[in-house]
Amino acid sequence: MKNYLSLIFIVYTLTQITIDNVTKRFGNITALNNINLEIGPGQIYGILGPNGSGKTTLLKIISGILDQDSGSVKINDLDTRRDNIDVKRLIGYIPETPALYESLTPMEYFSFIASVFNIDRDSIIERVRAFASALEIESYLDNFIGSLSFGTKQKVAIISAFIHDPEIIVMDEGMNGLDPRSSKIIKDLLRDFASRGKTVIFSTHILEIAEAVCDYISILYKGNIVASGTMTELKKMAGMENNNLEEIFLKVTGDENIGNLINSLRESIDK
Ligand SMILES: Nc1ncnc2c1ncn2[C@@H]1O[C@H](COP(=O)(O)OP(=O)(O)OP(=O)(O)O)[C@@H](O)[C@H]1O
Repeated sequence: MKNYLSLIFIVYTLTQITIDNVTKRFGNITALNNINLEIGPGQIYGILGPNGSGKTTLLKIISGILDQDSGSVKINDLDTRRDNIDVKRLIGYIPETPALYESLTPMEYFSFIASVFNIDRDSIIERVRAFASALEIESYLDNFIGSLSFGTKQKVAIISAFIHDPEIIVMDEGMNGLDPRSSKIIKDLLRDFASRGKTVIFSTHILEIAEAVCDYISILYKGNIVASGTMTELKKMAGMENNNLEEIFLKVTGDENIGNLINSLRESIDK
């Protein structure tokens, strides 16, 4: 598989992402509150947080899919609001729930994505075949997307994000629904991508994946960043040098006493 992956990424430039005082509100809900982050080239950056903490909102703003109310997101000298089209060329976005055209085949869908980016269909064939082979979906390339399993659709969404050879992959819960082998392949793929100076930003609820894959992690809680750094820095910050990410996560998001919560739930069910 390494050989396939080596074929995939050839040219790279270095990208620095600067998120400066970003705030986003939906009505009276503050989804993001003055977020500041620096994400450097070659990093795999994990955004963690409980449900509703603002992960998707942040990833969409970084990708230029959603506008912030205030603050800015810069990718090198590009501003995600001002230079939206150029930003979209740099980014491959994998949404939490893939929205794919069910009546197209994966191959037709990849050709469609290529045409959106003005790329000749023939030039993507080799890349698509390499990814499809690595993710073991070659035999589904000419089936209707509507007939595919959730995991296979997820793999189609992942491949489509790489079609235009982006500099940054933004993946929102992209490992959901993948079997252990596919998830290992995606982890290797992301590591390989980052080792070429490109950047990966992803959110996940699977803390083992974050701990195994991420160089840096930020934990969001109710729209605020409550902890940020490498695994070693997070452990130090939380005063939990011998603990794993799950324990640190529960501490900084205030859910440390989950055992008590479960006991009181159990008691109320038993009544
Ligand atoms: N389009 C929207 N309209 C109104 N409220 C929204 C909208 N999108 C997000 N929100 C709210 O903003 C907050 C952050 O949502 P977001 O989807 O970013 O969280 P998340 O961390 O990705 O959650 P999850 O882990 O459940 O996917 C939530 O309170 C959510 O209800």
